[in-house]
Amino acid sequence: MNDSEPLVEINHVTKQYGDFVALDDLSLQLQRGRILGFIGPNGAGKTTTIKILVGHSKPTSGSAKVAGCDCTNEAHKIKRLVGYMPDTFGSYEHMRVSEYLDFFGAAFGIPRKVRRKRIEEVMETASVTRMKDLFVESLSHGMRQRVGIARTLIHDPDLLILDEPANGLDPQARIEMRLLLLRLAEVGKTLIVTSHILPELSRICHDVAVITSGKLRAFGTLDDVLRQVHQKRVFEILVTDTSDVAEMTRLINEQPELEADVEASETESTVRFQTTVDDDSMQRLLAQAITRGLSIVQFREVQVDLEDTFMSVTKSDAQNSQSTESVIASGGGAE
Ligand SMILES: Nc1ncnc2c1ncn2[C@@H]1O[C@H](COP(=O)(O)OP(=O)(O)OP(=O)(O)O)[C@@H](O)[C@H]1O
Repeated sequence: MNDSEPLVEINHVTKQYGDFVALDDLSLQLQRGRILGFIGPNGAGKTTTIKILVGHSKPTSGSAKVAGCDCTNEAHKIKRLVGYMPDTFGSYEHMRVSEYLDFFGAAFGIPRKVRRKRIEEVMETASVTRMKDLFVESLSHGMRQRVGIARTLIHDPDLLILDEPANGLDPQARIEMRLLLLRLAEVGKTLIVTSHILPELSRICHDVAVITSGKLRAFGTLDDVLRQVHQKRVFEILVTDTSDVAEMTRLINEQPELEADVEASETESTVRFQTTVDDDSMQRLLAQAITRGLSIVQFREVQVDLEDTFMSVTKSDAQNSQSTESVIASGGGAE
């Protein structure tokens, strides 16, 4: 396979459970060495997508490939190509770390001699060598997650799929996990990482896919996705006199060209609004506010982050499904 070809190709995948559409015409591609942040609310379809990629579930239509191998028809090859770390560790009582890794190495059919060397390597990569004689159940959650990554690496897969690897980790363990994932990408692994800790995810991922109700809502580099979702700019004004919050809100609403979506908070003395207009209009607005004697101490454009993006996508999805439901409830809708 040519290195410039995408490692992961999902083409128009739909997955139905009976009448329920869990994935709806999902397509995305991922290049080698990239880290994809795969995000969506509970029930969005992330696990369903992962199950298809690891060959545990067949798409109803469409196809998924890893390194050119079909995830459904070439499941035995997919097992070698993909390492999957679920969000729960499983129970492996009375196994030391080295025995635990040996168990999975054997399950992949790695010969004993090769296995010993391989275990040393993956323990080194995941920084768990000094824990090799400890029982898995005695480890802290952070250490166990790192052992989980070592296990995922044992058969040297090209693609790693990690479900919530940073979940429940303390700040220090989170930093270590982040550095480990970045290191893996540097050595050429491709990663798909799901996480609910979006600020953490945005620090490591090159690409982002946002999925809600089985549909891909945004996909691209982190910057692309932030731009796709936020075509509007967000501004925030801070005043010292709480009574100016209402006055500032009125002033913004008096400017029809702003078409602003305003949120005011008297407790925080802020007025936040979204608009598409340019800097000249903003300058005029600020000048008018000052002329009116409003007590402005800060007027700034807010840089949106992955969390804002996620909230914005899921909010619009919820609004769309509500309006569809009300059309259905009123007897309207498509024929
Ligand atoms: N075997 C199944 N039979 C019927 N419905 C299913 C089945 N598996 C998943 N679903 C439904 O498909 C939808 C997507 O589920 P999925 O587990 O992929 O979501 P998710 O994004 O992984 O959610 P979470 O973040 O909660 O793990 C959900 O509504 C779920 O109830």
